[in-house]
Amino acid sequence: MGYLIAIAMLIFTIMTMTKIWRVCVILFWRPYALTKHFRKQGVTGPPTYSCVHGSLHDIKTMMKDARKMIMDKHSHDITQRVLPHYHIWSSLYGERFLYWYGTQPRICITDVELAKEILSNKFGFYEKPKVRPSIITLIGDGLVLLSGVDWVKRRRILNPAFSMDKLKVMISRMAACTISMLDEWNRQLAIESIESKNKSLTIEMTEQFRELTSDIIAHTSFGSSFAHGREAFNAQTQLQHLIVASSSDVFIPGTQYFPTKSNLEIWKLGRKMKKSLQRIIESRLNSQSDSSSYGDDLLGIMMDTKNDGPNKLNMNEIMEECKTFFFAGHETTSNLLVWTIFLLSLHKDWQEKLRQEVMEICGMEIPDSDMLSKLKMVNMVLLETLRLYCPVIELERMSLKDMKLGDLMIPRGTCLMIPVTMIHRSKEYWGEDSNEFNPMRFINGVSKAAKHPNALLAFSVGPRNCIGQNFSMMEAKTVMALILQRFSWSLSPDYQHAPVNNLSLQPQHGLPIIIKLVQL
Ligand code: HEM
Repeated sequence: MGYLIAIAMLIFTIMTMTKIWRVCVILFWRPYALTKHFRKQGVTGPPTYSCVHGSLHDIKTMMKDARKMIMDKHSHDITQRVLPHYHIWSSLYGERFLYWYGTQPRICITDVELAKEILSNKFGFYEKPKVRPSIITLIGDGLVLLSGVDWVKRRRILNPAFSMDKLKVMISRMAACTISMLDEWNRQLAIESIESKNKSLTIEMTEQFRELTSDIIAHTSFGSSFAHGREAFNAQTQLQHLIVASSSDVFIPGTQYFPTKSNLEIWKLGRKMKKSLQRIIESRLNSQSDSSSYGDDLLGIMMDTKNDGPNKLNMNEIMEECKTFFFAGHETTSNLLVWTIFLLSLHKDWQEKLRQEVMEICGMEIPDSDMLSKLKMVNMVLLETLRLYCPVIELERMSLKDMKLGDLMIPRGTCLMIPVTMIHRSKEYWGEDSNEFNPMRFINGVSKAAKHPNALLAFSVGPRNCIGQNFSMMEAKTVMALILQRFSWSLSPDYQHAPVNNLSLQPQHGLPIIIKLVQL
């Protein structure tokens, strides 16, 4: 008996010592060894590594200071505000530098060819890093977060849902949602003109577009069940606010199970989201007659795959994808619209050019897919907006094994950070006017706009590029065409230029815009 106890004690001691050793490696040895490894290759970085936090204290301080800054509204050089640590560290240590996000080593990569190599790796040697459990509750365990064969299988199932044929059908839904928003603008404008003889109206665009794009994704995802969809998405939006607030705090694995105030709130919202989505899917299952399909909205298309043998998505997988699509698809497009309106309020000549184009091609009709494809200048302005105010400010991958990247040896477990905001204004790729609004650079298409064909990384490149890019461009063109037909606008004097990254790039103090009816 005593013998057995001794063995158990020995095993316990060895296991504890191993754990302690691993913690010591992560906290002390790895930072020391990797810093040395990269220094030998000419890559340095901020020297203030603190145990557990890494460079997080510095990042937090820089972010806090940057958030207080109000920029000149004509300046599009926003890196110093949205990625202040990259801005400062790249000027001190060069464009490639090493920093520590807690215990995670991160290398900043601004070379587009290397970025392409990382993002296009066919063997999956650069994966998306694991995220905190709260992020999974928020985004859903769907296409954005899956990896390996699970991702391959899911992407294959979902690609057809985003084919042009399927998307074309959605334009009328997108237009109906937009017209309902514009009717409300018209109504308010009429009240304003009666009450104060004012022919203009100030509108806070950030809220308007957030509601519009969530309305559009609810309609295109859930068709007639959109109201329940909205319920789920409201819970998701609340969850997002909670998570953004704690995003630069250190996360200690295991703490997600503690019944803290914030965890209780996260669990509650997570349950709410799940229940609403479950109700929608069940009612769709019950309403299907034997022969028909589940419908031509995103939910219907995903549910139809259930009939296709190996392409089966179960209820839970469909639910997680619904969360993913809403999260990935609504705020990004909303912010694309916000920044397009902003840029066109500064560049009235372009606003007028686009209006003329829309009137020539669509008149006052609701645009269809043919008309949308002819809106060349609208497209160029949207691309220039995606360049200057890209909703996704950086991309991230982790090396799963020791890799050679250009002239760099990257040890396993290193995170590679691709600061899209910086690359999009690099003079090397975009020329001397890289910080200017110049949609003409896209006249010959995206691949010819810069010195490197992949310098525009708004939708990323490679196999994990944005599955919703055609959806969002179609949506943005539809919304912009309908607005341009009816309204002209200018920037309110109350606007404060303060782009901020809250999981996607948005104006920190909103976007107040003065609208007027277009005089035809
Ligand atoms: C202006 C609008 C949008 C922008 C700028 C944008 C940007 C991006 C980027 C940069 C990625 C790659 C992320 C990475 O590799 O780490 C991505 C992936 C993704 N996007 Fe979008 N997106 C937009 C709209 C949409 C829409 C409308 C949807 C869905 C309706 C959507 C769904 C997704 C999904 C599911 C992924 C993951 C794809 C995969 O990993 O296979 N996005 N998006």
